[in-house]
Amino acid sequence: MFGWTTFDVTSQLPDRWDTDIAEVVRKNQSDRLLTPPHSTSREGNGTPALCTSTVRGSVVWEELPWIVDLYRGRFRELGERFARRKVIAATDRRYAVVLNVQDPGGDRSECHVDTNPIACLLYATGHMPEAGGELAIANDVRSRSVAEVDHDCSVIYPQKGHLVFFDGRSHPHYVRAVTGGVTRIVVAMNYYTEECPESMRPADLDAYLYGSPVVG
Ligand SMILES: O=C(O)CCC(=O)C(=O)O
Ligand SMILES: [Fe+2]
Repeated sequence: MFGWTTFDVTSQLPDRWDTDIAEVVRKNQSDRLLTPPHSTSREGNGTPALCTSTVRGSVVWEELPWIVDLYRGRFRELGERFARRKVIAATDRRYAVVLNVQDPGGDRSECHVDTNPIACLLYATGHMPEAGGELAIANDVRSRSVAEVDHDCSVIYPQKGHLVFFDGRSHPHYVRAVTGGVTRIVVAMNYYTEECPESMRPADLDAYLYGSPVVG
């Protein structure tokens, strides 16, 4: 069975944190086609390319310094409460903190496993159960496709201001397409531990996720 931990960190965030993030998305959103497979993909056979949208880590670092401060400080400490061990912020700005964006009517995200031991998500938008944008995570680690994940999964409904921690290395997961009218924005933060350090990140993962040409 999959499990996760949530903290409501609304009171820890600066005034206008959500509009600040939305403005950075508006100015810096970059779309590209993700073409499975990769060693981290759990897409079954014959999945077409998926349109994905992000704000790159280097932009987050420049434009949203308060998120970087929380990532290295208060959120990392909450991660230590979750993991009950030392939690280490990544040093590489390409993937330490990125914004994942899903517009209404767009694609679902890729079904995948993580390589970092601690995923930390700050939801910048909230989505009701009937509005899509849920994070579906397989309870069965043998799941190899969206259909298999959907067959037996835990579902996290994004709630604005909630910080979610989990270990996504074994349980395949994906974000469903957004069907309601609100663009889904999440601050995705990667942490490491002494047992699973940043140096273990697959060398080809960033080229796969962020590397090839922008579309649209
Ligand atoms: O946006 C989400 O809820 C999940 C994101 C995710 O799985 C990831 O960034 O690896
Ligand atoms: Fe993930």
